[in-house]
Amino acid sequence: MSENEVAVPVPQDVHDDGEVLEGEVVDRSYTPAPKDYLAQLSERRAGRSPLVPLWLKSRADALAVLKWQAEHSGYVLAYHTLRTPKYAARLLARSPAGVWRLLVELVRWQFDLEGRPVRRAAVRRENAEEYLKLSERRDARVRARLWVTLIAAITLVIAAIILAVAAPSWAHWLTLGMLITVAGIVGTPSDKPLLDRAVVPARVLKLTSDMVIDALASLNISGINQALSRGGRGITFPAPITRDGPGWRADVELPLGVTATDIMKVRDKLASGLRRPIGCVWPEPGEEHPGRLILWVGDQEMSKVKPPRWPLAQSGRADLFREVPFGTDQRGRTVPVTLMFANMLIGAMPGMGKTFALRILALAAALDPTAELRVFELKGSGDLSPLEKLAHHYGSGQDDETAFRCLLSLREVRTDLERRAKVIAGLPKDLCPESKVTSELAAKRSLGLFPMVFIIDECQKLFSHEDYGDEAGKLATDIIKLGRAFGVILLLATQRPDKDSLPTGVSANVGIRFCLRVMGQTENDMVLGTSAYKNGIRATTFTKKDKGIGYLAGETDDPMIVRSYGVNSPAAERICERAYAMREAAGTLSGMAIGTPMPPSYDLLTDVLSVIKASEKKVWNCVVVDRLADLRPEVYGTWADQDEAGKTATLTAALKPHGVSTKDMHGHTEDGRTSTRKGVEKTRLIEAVERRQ
Ligand SMILES: Nc1ncnc2c1ncn2[C@@H]1O[C@H](COP(=O)(O)OP(=O)(O)OP(=O)(O)O)[C@@H](O)[C@H]1O
Repeated sequence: MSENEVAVPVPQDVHDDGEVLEGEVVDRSYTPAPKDYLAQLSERRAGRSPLVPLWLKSRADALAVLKWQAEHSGYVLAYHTLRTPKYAARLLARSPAGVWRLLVELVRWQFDLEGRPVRRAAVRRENAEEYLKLSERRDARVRARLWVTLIAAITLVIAAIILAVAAPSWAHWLTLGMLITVAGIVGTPSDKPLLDRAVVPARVLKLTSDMVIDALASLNISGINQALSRGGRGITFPAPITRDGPGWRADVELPLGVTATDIMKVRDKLASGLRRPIGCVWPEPGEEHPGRLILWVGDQEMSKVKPPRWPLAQSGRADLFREVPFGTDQRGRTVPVTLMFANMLIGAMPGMGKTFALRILALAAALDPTAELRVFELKGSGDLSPLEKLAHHYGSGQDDETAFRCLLSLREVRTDLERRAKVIAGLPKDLCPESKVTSELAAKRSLGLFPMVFIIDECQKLFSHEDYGDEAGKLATDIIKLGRAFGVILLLATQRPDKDSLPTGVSANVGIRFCLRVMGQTENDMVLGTSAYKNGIRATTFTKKDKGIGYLAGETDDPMIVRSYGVNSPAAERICERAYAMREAAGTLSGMAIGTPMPPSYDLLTDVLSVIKASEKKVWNCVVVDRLADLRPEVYGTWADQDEAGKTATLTAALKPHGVSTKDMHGHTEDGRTSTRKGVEKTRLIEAVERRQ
């Protein structure tokens, strides 16, 4: 062997059945890496079966299982009861064959016909001694059996006479029925069972291992084909197929080299192989290794199951530092999300349930009275209007003004992030050990670290806006990257998840993703993250009927299928009234909710530039203010009411935060006199606008 060649370990003998005894060395050439014994023990704990079956852990699941069992047993009983006459006729028809079989068996036993081939073989071998010995034994046996038969026959005859003479007629019929039943059962051919299969309706059709294997075989995956071919290892089930919520759960050990992802990619083919609607078939990866598949097959399509009510719909409050109920999984179990320290992106084709999903999160945020809400719905449909009464900022519309207001609010939040960072940096370590907001810190209103939830529905309208898109994208990226630790949560929903409508800084950094039905791989990966499609997480497999159903990624280790809770507008109104009352009591209503207008929807720099004529390079402040008052009297009217010094000072102060300074400049008054007054240069204004962008 050359120096570069690596020795391939040669496996030693393994028992044929693959079983290895505890401590048995099966491969001597393998030197195990030193490993922590405690870690090994803890790994082995993962393989333990749960003490209490999964379905018994939740009251709802246990009830569902018991209900199903009762319904199923009742169904099977009714099915067979209805067919009793058919079964009786079948027994009668098969009883002659049964009697014949019994007689044949009796004769074989009586005359020891089983031993005949052995005696014949002794004759063929001409072994007289052996033949004699066998014949003597056979004669003795036949004689003894003859006696048994005789005694049994006499007993039966006496019993029959007594029955015929002394017993009532119902006993005659009962005996006849029993004899026909026994003869009928004996006369039943093995390929034609007496009882029909209780053809249970499709929605509760039992899942069997044969069905699963047939379905897997139909996928045309080479590893599975090899395993199922003659001499292959086959497909095994590490646990029996069980009832799990309103469906069946099969744990499948896939053949070597085949992964659960390979199966998830072809969910539609698997559903075809199982002969179930695609909305019933949900393959998922198991925890043990990539080749462990958990196949859950529901009784009903997920979209047809009656959705449960949102747990917070009637009562209760939310705490954004804890889980809030977001939706249900295929088994009908609640799936929560924790919004604090996360941001969320919801993407889907139009009409698949983005707004519904976003509304649930918005309502949860509303029910946490400490949280400040900024809600912008850029479709203009008013889907989030119930939140208007309690939101700090609210906007609804497709117009530029709403988009601009949203941008202004984002700017405000971005600025507030810096303040929050300073507050946190200034706190003693024992109060803020991890340099991030805690629920205790958030509760201290004076610190201003309360949760802030910024919601933008149809965010593509802002991010692809000709004038505000770039800046909004940068602000959103900053907020997503920096805001997490400081209690700022961004919730975005879009129907166009592509790179022009969703800044990559946003799609790459968002923590929780919910992807309802999308058209293709690009949109899928844009919402769920790179390689999601390749890994079998394909929201493209949802159908038109799957409204509200999507992949939720980032909340748990593996993406899961979730149907968001559905709350309609009237219910949302009632919830928001409750939330308003809570906020009123807590004294946490702010902004527009208490009548403070939103930041002005105009932009000072743009306005000043628009009033400077093309021929002008610099203009005095007092002239600019008069022109501004003409442009927007409702905004700048009060500025113009001042004397010249007041006008100059007001504009200087207003331009300062934008980085534009004013300076003394020569000019002519209206009556032609020369004078020196404070003014603004056009180039400085243009520079400031460019800087901002
Ligand atoms: N979780 C859900 N449960 C039940 N039905 C739902 C659910 N989510 C959505 N739907 C149904 O789908 C319809 C469309 O939902 P929604 O308005 O949220 O879609 P959208 O994706 O926001 O649409 P668009 O892109 O046009 O704004 C709703 O009117 C509702 O009937």
